[in-house]
Amino acid sequence: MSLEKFFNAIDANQDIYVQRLKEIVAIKSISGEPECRADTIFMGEWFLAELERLGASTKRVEPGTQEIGGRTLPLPPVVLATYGTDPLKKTVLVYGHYDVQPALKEDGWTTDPFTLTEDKEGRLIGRGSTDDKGPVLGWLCAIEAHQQIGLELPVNVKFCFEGMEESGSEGLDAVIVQEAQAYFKDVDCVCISDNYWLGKTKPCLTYGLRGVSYFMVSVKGPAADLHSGVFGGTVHEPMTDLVQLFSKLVDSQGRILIPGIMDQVAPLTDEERKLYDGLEFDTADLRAALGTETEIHDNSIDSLMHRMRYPSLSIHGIEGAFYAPGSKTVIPSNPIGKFSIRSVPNMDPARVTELVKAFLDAEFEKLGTKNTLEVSCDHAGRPWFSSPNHWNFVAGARAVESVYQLKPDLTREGGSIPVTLTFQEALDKNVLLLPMGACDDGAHSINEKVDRRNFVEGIKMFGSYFHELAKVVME
Ligand SMILES: NCC(=O)N[C@@H](Cc1c[nH]cn1)C(=O)O
Ligand SMILES: [Zn+2]
Ligand SMILES: [Zn+2]
Repeated sequence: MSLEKFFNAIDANQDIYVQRLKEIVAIKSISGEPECRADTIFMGEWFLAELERLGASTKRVEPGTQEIGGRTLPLPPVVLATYGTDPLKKTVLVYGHYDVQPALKEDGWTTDPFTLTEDKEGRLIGRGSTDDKGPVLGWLCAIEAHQQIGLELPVNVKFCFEGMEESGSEGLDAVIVQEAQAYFKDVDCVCISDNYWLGKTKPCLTYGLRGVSYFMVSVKGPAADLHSGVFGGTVHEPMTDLVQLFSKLVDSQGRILIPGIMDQVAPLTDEERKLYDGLEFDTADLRAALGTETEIHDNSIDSLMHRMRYPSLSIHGIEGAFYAPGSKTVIPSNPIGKFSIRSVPNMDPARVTELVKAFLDAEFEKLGTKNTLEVSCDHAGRPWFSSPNHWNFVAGARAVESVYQLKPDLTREGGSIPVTLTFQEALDKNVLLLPMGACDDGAHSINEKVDRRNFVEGIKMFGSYFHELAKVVME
């Protein structure tokens, strides 16, 4: 059966979809900012209403509360929805997240981050455009287009959308485990669109993710921030201690310096090494995404391996430190440094935390400071790995081919979607990552965008995936 009519409907409606994306990008659903919690909850309610408008039966799950910045806040709702319950059809679970990373115009955005703006190259620029509001909305547009042309959806779809993914998916694991034999009982396979192609033109299917362990390093000194003219030279400065510690974590070639971390990494086999030769990626793709020529490795295979199969350590920021323009002469009393380690098979988060704490405690001891140190792991998610030979991947590959006339690359992703492993383990079903966006989309960065082409063709790909799933033999 040709999907031509379906594809045409999407082409014809694309401006409406873009307008809808504009509407939801404007909702500041930043899960990490307490003052945006009401907006984040509203974003969940928007999706509940949209799913109901499409005829899905919905369930709003309250995953509990969160302690943040000395406040207790309600967690945003987990949006569950069922579209179709035909026992003769397969059931696919689609997961996505409606929360976004923080964004400020002053960070260097060329346009307001919460006003979706299309430039002359067809880039739809705005926070969440590619991560993950565009893809989440895309699934719903694919269903709406079926309804408009009177084409029956050949599978049942269950949705699970969360509003805390960018903050460690707090509360979600418990919901999945609790609903595994209830709401999720009939699920045959899972699909997530929340990552990116390797390059700008060739789609991919993804079968691995790195895990992430996020650390807070608090150094406490004087009771309050001090004047550096009055107290400089007389007091142990917490910021100085913190900077010393941070200098010991990783070197400028990206090598993690914490003893024991690299020992856990699964060895590279010849078979795995060969897989990288088949991937369409070159340093130009990396440079395009970086916007500069500041890559560490001098060949694309090493760059790929360091994204996909080796751990990395990134320093993110310092809370409680002076960062504004100008030259304030303060001694911060309690800076909290933040860094994360992306983990890979066979790293274990508990062991990573143990090694990090022991190392930082020992290094702090060496500083001879009277300040105090507290290291905590804010959240940790394990790496995920799946079988790309599963029928779910076969359907994904056929969907890509039907839209792009290209065989997708099979990739592992450097980012983390901790819930992927929870779905795989709690439901015992295959999970496919089917990205909509390209390598240069700039998720988490300034000027995040999704190309109009990727958005529109991505909606077609999602619809086509439903049809390929219906056809593929479950083995
Ligand atoms: N698109 C997936 C994504 O961006 N995931 C985040 C998850 C995360 C974990 N801690 C904070 N965010 C990622 O950074 O990989
Ligand atoms: Zn995401
Ligand atoms: Zn993200």
